[in-house]
Amino acid sequence: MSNVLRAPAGDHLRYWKMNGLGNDFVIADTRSTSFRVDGALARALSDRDEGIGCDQVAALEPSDRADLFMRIFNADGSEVGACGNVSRCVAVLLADENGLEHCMIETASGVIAATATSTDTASVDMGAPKFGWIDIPLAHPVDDTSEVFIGPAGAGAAEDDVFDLGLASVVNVGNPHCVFWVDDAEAIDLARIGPALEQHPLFPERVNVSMAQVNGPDSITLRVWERGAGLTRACGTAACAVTVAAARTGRAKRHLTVNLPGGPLDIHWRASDDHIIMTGPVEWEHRGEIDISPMGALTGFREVA
Ligand SMILES: N[C@H](CCC[C@H](N)C(=O)O)C(=O)O
Repeated sequence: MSNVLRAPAGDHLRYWKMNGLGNDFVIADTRSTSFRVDGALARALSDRDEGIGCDQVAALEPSDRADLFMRIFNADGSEVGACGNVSRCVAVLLADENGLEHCMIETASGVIAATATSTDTASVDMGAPKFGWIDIPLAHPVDDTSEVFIGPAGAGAAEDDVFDLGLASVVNVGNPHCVFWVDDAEAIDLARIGPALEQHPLFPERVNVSMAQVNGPDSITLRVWERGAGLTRACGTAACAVTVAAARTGRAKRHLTVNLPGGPLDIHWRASDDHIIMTGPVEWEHRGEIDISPMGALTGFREVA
């Protein structure tokens, strides 16, 4: 996608830097311009040395189906369909902007409803999970996606550890997730085996990888290697995926607290409509401006008061 003819009129965009439990975001506002963020710009913005630095970039665009369209990019520039933590940030941002606590956010995976319950907390209805192998997606048919053997990845030494992890549960909650059930989530060297699992040939669109330690019927400790972003302090969609997978396999109840390195999320897989409701905090970090070249490249950025 070329931005050559669509550079913003003022050659800069406003942005907000926010996070959900330390999973941090640059939220770029392109609603009033014809400019569109692309993967290359998202990568540049995400770079913690040369750019603003973040796990994901969310570009706000106009929508004719919802209050806005939120285009989500991972730090590696890959565009994805869901991001729970940034959805809470955008809900609070919209409430601050228009005074309305409820909003609808369109994403590539569909329209989600969100409620800003205060200036720094929000609840998001992430919709219903999908379990079919085609919906995950997986590279070949699998009958029971709640217990999947993740075979050799051909990725060398790191894959040997995978076999000790046993069977995984896979689910799509707007993006693909693979959940391993472990006794001690912090004991797994996820930085070492995460890349091999993320790129495993069973997942044609790659996958987000979770190590889940069930503490009891309503508490899980979680560590996540995110597709396109690596280790993060929190992952809202992984918390949703783990809750669904634990309830589906009888390991925990449908409403529980998921404890991530950045803090806890309240996740409820509602029995009445199968929707997943995620509730948690939002942190404002700063506001700023991004300078864009006529070719759509990042040429500068600054915080503004
Ligand atoms: N941190 C995000 C997940 C981003 C998902 C992305 N890593 C993907 O490729 O699906 C969250 O809070 O849900």
